[in-house]
Amino acid sequence: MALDQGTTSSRAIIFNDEGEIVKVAQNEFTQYYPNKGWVEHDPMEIWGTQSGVAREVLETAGIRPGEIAAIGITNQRETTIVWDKVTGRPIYNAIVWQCRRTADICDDLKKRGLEDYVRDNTGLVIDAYFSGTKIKWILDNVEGAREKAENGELLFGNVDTWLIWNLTRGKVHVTDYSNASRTMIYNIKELKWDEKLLKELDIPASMLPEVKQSSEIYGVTDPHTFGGAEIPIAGIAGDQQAALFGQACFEAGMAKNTYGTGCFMLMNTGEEMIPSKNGLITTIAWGVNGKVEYALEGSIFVAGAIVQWLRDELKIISDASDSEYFATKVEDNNGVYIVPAFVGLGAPYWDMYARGTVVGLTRGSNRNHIIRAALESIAYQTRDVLEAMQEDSGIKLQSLKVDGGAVANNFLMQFQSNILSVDVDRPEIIETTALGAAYLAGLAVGFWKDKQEISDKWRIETRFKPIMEEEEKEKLYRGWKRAVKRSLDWAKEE
Ligand SMILES: Nc1ncnc2c1ncn2[C@@H]1O[C@H](COP(=O)(O)OP(=O)(O)O)[C@@H](O)[C@H]1O
Ligand SMILES: O=P(O)(O)OC[C@H](O)CO
Repeated sequence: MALDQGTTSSRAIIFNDEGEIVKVAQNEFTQYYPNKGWVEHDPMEIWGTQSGVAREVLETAGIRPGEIAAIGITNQRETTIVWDKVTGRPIYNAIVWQCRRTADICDDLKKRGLEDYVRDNTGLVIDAYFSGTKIKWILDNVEGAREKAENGELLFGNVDTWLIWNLTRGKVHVTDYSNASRTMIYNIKELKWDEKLLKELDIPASMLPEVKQSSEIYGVTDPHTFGGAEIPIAGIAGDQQAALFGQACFEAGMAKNTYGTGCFMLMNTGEEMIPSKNGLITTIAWGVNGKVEYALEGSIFVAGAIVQWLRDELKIISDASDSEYFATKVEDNNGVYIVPAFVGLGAPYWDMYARGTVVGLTRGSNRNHIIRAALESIAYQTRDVLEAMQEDSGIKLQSLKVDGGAVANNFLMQFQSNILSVDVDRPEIIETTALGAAYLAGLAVGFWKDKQEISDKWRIETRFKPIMEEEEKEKLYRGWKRAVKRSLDWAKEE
């Protein structure tokens, strides 16, 4: 059973030994936007929805908890939770990866000349995206928090750690290499929490979880959680790394792109840590069988979320899947571009102060052009990161494996292939994140033998081939680049 705790929903999926989906249960939860550019979740709601769907999926599948071979955890990354060690209660809401409230702490770190140090030791750029500055914000802003933290009374965790703490009723405080590598306080070369950065951010080491491999038994579920069963918790990976695993990208040079709330392209670089010169980040893919492997990553903050925005805020579609219908009712974007920099821009721009823009509107622009421009923005952002990735790795991709909720959109996938000029391969199972977590857990308990067995199970469903004229494609992409320029730095002047 995979527990996939995403940015907008909690999902539990049961897989069989063929790696096929037996049953899914899913529940969306509340997003809080308490201030401009701020995003929070309620950690208790995260736990409530996640444990709820886990119980629901067992019930609807008619499977007893004791029949589950192992649980694999995968999660929205970077999102930061701090809780009281004794009561188990969070002292503040979860500060979500998208939240920009710590931009000024980041500016201060940059002023202190830490950019090179952070890049060389954590693989990251200094940005409000990562957990380190979020922990500092909680300790600085919640009354009494710093004192408690210094007395060893508080614990920090990303969502994986929080779920395991609750699944084991406070017995286990762990994370894995892939999640640790997203905190900006973990040294990915030396594989330990980075003392210098902990000092710079004033974070007591006593709060931090133990960092383990991505595939091993961390503990068992508390008997109260699943009707007396003690199920081994045997896999952890951040959702993007889990998707890389689920897509069987086991060899250096293999890459995938996941289209969920955001969009994240990862390329496996094996045991080699490749530093980026083109605005990507270096991250840990996983630690399996005593070996840590790395990846290059292009992190795009808003992808499927723009479709949710069309639905929930503009209310010009009523379901995410309607976007395909309306986008194909027009021939082209009619010159309209949307840059969905709602929470700044991630790779390769890294501008915490960029904000969303719609440009190129004329009297003839209509709803369909806006919807089309929204979908196209996902594909242009992907081209930005693919180009950076090819430069950094020296590898020219012939095809791109895709997954995540938004790849159900055929228009988006065809347009993606056109704009990249590469084949886009959609597998039979697009829930690759959950599948990767299940594989990691299953490997640890011997449910599957090895990575080869997993690779053999990967099946393509559709290959989208590029069909757009070169000139047309480049013209569209040039328009995108011009639109991006209009969005940069917008919030700085405030
Ligand atoms: N047919 C579709 N076309 C475009 N976007 C879609 C479609 N179906 C789902 N999405 C988008 O995909 C996202 C959900 O994908 P999912 O992989 O579940 O994301 P997450 O794990 O980030 O919560 C949502 O942002 C939704 O708007
Ligand atoms: O919720 P998702 O699937 O968009 O993933 C969020 C990422 O892990 C953020 O880094």
